[in-house]
Amino acid sequence: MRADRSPSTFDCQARGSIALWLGPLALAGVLIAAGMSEALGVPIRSWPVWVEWLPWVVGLAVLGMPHGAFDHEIGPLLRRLSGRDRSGSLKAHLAFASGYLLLMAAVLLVWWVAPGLALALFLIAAALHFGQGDLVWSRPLRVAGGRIDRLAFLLTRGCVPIVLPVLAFPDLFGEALARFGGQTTASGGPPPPPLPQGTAAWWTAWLLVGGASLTQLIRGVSLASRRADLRRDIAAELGETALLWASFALVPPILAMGVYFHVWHALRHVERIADLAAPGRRPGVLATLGWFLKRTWPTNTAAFLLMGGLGWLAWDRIREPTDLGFLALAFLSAVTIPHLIVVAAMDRFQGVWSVKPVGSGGSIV
Ligand SMILES: CC1=C(/C=C/C(C)=C/C=C/C(C)=C/C=O)C(C)(C)CCC1
Ligand SMILES: [Fe+2]
Repeated sequence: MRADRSPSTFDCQARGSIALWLGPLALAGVLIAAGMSEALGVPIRSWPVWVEWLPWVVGLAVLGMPHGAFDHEIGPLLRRLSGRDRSGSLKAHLAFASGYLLLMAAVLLVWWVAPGLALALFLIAAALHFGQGDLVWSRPLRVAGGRIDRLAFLLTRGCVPIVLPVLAFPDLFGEALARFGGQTTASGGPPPPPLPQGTAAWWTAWLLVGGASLTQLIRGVSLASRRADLRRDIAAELGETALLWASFALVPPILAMGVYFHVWHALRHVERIADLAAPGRRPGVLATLGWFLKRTWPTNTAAFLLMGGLGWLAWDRIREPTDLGFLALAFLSAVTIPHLIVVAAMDRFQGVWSVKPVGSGGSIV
């Protein structure tokens, strides 16, 4: 795919990079494996639970956690790119770290006292964050999209991986809630799903995910009919959205999310940072990842130590190995809030939301 070399600061030039294709390829692979398994008479819902957690076990230390472990360097990087002092003072670093840790502590406190509220907040934050992670890569939106196009794109790319599994696999999220809350399901029967079928909240969720997707589809097709030069990119983006729909409606969410979060979301973020820190550099996915891991290993290690501390605090709530997985998710939710804010600062710097005036190839909505 062609890179756009416009002087815009919204300038992720690596649209053609293989890193952007690995996520869709991995999800397509899981979808094909799931289809074959069903065809052979082995329902995917009967797959052993370790298969579902495997991408988390393999990916968390080398992709999932490190992608956020660069957050403290984003400020200095953006300052350097805008020609200001690069390093930032020790005071600024300490203020950043305290703010980050305080936000994390606040989220964990909410998990402790009100798991239902914490799960809702986590899912909303994750949806916004997944959406923003994809939005920056959209060349059609950069050159010709209005604010509504961007919003529809962000909501679609965010809500499909989050809202769709809550609707398609309600029992799992009831169970997740029970695990986060540390209750046993045996004592009070099966836990209720967070969004019971047919309620107003359930319909609103469908409306959100369906409405956003339809808007992306209709506006994408209409833009493609006007702009032949964007047709290929728009088709690729709609294809990606369709793949997300299929994956998150059909594949068990822990597995689908494990593959998506690491190979799609985190890898794109690593690529975005590599692009910003060293534009024009194309050393390949593994070399980029190696560079990134070398830069982030101290904060990555610190994050795992903190997570270990959380496990120690919550030890009496851990009953089986998968509870550790849910604990890791609670920890992830705590880092998601400050991480979302850091990425919003990157979005602002790169002009992700700034719409080109009509006449320069853009449209204002
Ligand atoms: C709660 C929950 C899930 C959601 C996980 C999410 C939403 C992770 C998001 C991580 C982010 C946004 C990290 C920061 O970049 C699963 C695994 C689907 C199923 C079990 C319960
Ligand atoms: Fe992220």
